[in-house]
Amino acid sequence: MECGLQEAEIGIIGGSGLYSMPGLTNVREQRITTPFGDPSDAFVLGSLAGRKVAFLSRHGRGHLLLPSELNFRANVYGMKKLGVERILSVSAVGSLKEEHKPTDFVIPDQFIDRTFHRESTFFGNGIVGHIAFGDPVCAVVGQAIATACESVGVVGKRGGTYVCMEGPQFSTRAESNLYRSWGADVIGMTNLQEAKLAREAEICYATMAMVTDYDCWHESHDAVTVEQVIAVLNQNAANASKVVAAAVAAIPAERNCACGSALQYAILTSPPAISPAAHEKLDLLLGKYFRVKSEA
Ligand SMILES: CSC[C@H]1O[C@H](OP(=O)(O)O)[C@H](O)[C@@H]1O
Ligand SMILES: Nc1ncnc2[nH]cnc12
Repeated sequence: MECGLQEAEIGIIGGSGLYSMPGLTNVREQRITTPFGDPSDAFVLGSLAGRKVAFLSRHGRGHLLLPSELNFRANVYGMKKLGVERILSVSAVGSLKEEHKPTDFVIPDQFIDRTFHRESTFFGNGIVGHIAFGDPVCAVVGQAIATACESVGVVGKRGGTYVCMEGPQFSTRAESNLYRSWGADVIGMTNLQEAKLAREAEICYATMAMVTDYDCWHESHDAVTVEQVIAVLNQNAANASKVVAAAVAAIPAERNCACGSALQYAILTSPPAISPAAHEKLDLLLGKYFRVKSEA
């Protein structure tokens, strides 16, 4: 049986512009192996606001990985293996509404999937599971981020729909306007798979999304460029790390939300039908619900 290492309770996934975590103390690095391959980078373990955290650079330090190249399964499995129960994701997003201005923070609570090239589940190969995903974001972690924005004195908007696109190219104007017509709030390339896999791993997940641009729909703003995104990220970097630290502090120690039991009724495959190999691969996730008798 796989055992969580109890090295960290809160995971931070740093996106574009956040490749390390300022304020982390007692820092050490740990490389994690997973049955799904290698995570984006070594996990950086340490203390932040009195809590044990694990920081992972989503695209790797130096920004080496495209959104489509990210091994989301290894990243989330790595967090689970370290004992993480809550993931706080930090991301850059484009705004799809006038009211979401560059440097605002949005805490999305819904997603629309526009990806087509990604591994999005731990299941398959002999184990079938379907988690509920009507509320894809943990309300408790979302509230902690909102509280943190307030305490730091930055705009933090609770709720909204995040369109997750494949990339790496930014959207066409027709696509951007289509997403606007759907009422979506922000657009990025990374958060949906993380949210799905975190839920399958029974880890709470919420994102602090920093608006960096108006994508390409806004008539009085230039279409998004990487230069523009990085300029806003740099300009707002100090606020971003203050909000992360305050959000970590605001996450309640006790976990009472439903994220921690997401798999309770999700598995369809009859336990005796699961092969020892398939079971071993997912034991870290499923071991608390059932053991498979070893072949005598
Ligand atoms: C640098 S612009 C596009 C890039 O930024 C976002 O990354 P992340 O979510 O990791 O902050 C977006 O999803 C794209 O990957
Ligand atoms: N406009 C945009 N589209 C997709 N991902 C983004 N990340 C930051 N801005 C973005």
